[in-house]
Amino acid sequence: MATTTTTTAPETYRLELMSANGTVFRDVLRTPPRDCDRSEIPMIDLSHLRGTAEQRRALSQTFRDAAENTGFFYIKNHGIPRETVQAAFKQAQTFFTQPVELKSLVAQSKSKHFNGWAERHATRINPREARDRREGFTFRYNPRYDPETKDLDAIPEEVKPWLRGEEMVWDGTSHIPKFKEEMLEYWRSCLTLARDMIQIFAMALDCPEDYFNSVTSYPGSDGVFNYYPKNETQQESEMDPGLGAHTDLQCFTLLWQDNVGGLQVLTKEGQWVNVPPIEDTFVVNIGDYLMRLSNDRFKSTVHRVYSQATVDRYSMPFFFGFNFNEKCSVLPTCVDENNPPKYEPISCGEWCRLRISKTYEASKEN
Ligand SMILES: O=C(O)CCC(=O)C(=O)O
Ligand SMILES: [Fe+2]
Repeated sequence: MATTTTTTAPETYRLELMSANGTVFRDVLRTPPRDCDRSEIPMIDLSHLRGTAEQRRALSQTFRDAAENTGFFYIKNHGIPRETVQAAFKQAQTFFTQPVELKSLVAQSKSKHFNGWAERHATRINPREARDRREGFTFRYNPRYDPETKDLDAIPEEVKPWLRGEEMVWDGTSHIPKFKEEMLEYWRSCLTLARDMIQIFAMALDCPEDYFNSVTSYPGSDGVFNYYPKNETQQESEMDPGLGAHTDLQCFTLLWQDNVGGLQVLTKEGQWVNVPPIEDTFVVNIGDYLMRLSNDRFKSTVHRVYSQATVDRYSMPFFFGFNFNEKCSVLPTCVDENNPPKYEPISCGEWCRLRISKTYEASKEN
């Protein structure tokens, strides 16, 4: 009797990703992305962010649960005025819809530290995937604009070599009315919120709430504006990631997204889930550096942008980290005799440098 053999497609595929330690892998289910549920990506209400000690302690418990689970959560009542967000969003639209000649005034190729405009397909956040379809505009921490006013003559010598802000981003956009003012207003609001939130994260990690204050005085604070031009054809969207699969580098990210959608997160089970926009919220996610400091207790989770939309999409992530010069070890609260530190001390600046150079090397191989 003849036998028939049926071969079934494997249920998972291996996703290759870049980390500061080189390539890492995740097994990913082939099932199509589904919508996330509230147990995976909870909504955390920040009304009590600056409340009583008891309210803040309760809030830190919700941060901990979310950070240990998917590493992604929404925040509402975050205190950043809607007008501040909308003004920055409008400025981003104005910037990106300029002709190439004007955007080129702040081309990233003119920057020492990846500030300014990255054109479509200039980046490849995941060197094993296609180039990113998005355009970006970035400006990094400059103590001159810190809402915690800094004496520029008193910046510690060890901090100076790690400062990444460059005036070229403002010089080359000075023709856009109120651009600098409104973009910096948004950035300052994000920085203030992030500094308040890192205190809640400190409590969530069983540390005193001011534990990270001294290492966030000149912090990694990247204001990034992403523009995903609409898909011209269906095929293009299938081939072409808006932004390839990756993890974020620093401590955590505050992500504002417009109402188009396209952000997807990889769950523990290896399932892509859609993280839809919710008005007046930000999405928060843990980055690799905080995951490392927590001895992997907090999860830096893989995400990407795939948008089938036939309209333009914008997002505004703010990446928050420690002072780039501070060498930090795994937190004492995250180790014990059964769970020794998995990692050597490293600074946030060195950590980011490693990841960027690994990504660069890998994209040369492809
Ligand atoms: O555009 C988005 O929704 C996500 C952006 C992002 O993940 C990033 O810029 O690292
Ligand atoms: Fe990201």
